[in-house]
Amino acid sequence: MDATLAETTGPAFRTLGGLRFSKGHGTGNDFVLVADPGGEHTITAEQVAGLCDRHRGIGGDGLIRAVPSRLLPEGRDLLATVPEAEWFMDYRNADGSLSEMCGNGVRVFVHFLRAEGLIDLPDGGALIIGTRGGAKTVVRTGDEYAVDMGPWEFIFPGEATAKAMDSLVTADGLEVPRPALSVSMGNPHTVVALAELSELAGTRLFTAPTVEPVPANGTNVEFVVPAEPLVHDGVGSVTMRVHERGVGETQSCGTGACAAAVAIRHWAGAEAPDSWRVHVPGGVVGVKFFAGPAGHEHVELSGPAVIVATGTLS
Ligand SMILES: N[C@H](CCC[C@H](N)C(=O)O)C(=O)O
Repeated sequence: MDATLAETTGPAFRTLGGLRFSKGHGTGNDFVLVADPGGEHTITAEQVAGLCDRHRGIGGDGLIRAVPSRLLPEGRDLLATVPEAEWFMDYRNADGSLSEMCGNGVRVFVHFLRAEGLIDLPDGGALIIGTRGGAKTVVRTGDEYAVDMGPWEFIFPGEATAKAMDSLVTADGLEVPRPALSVSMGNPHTVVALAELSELAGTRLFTAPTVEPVPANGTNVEFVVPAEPLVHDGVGSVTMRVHERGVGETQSCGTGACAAAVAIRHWAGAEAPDSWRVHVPGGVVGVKFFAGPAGHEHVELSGPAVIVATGTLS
């Protein structure tokens, strides 16, 4: 256990005594959630790491603080253009690092706001929330949520992308470096297509894969196997595992599922469908491409959200 974690489970951690929290997940991508309607909780990176630690803390792939957008700088900037984004998802990875976006997290965040009685979102209703990746519109259907994740883009545009590969990825269990495509969903992803499920099962993700060239602020790495046939009843299907930046291997990654669908659809060419099902170790999420405003293609992520428990830090 590294020194910072030792410090975190010491006095620094204790400053959060009495803090109410919830535990939730979206297809097994799990989060510690804290409601902070007064914007009064400063949770340091070390404390996030301590809370997300699965042995000495609560355990989670990340921490989500729900805070009014007006109470933090990034939120106030967003409100200037999207005044409807009243609540802000302050997302941190399990190591305490910031990430711009968290697709599974957005669904669990909205479900948490409902559970806390902080919003009223009727079935079929829509809510706009703030994130460091911009405002996101979320539509509720029962306990499932569809998130407009916004536009996607290639991280390394240009000739390499034209060839549909721009990076090489090496991972434990893969004999040779594999070509990959790096895609931004607000946060960075590098997608590797493997030939079959046995390769997926044989790839070990205890350590971060090596990516060359690596996006400026690191990257999440998705290993994807297209279904055979790729398309059934007009819906594309892939199976995925992911090593997340600042976390490690997770059961699911919403932005990663979107990036994987972008890459596979790019490789499949013009005939590829706009609807996809992405099978992750923690379940299945839906990904749909649609024409967003200003002619940009947007990606929609849909799936469940669960609040497992609520507790109080001692
Ligand atoms: N689990 C998240 C992604 C977190 C990405 C984070 N690991 C990063 O540093 O970008 C999701 O469902 O989209």
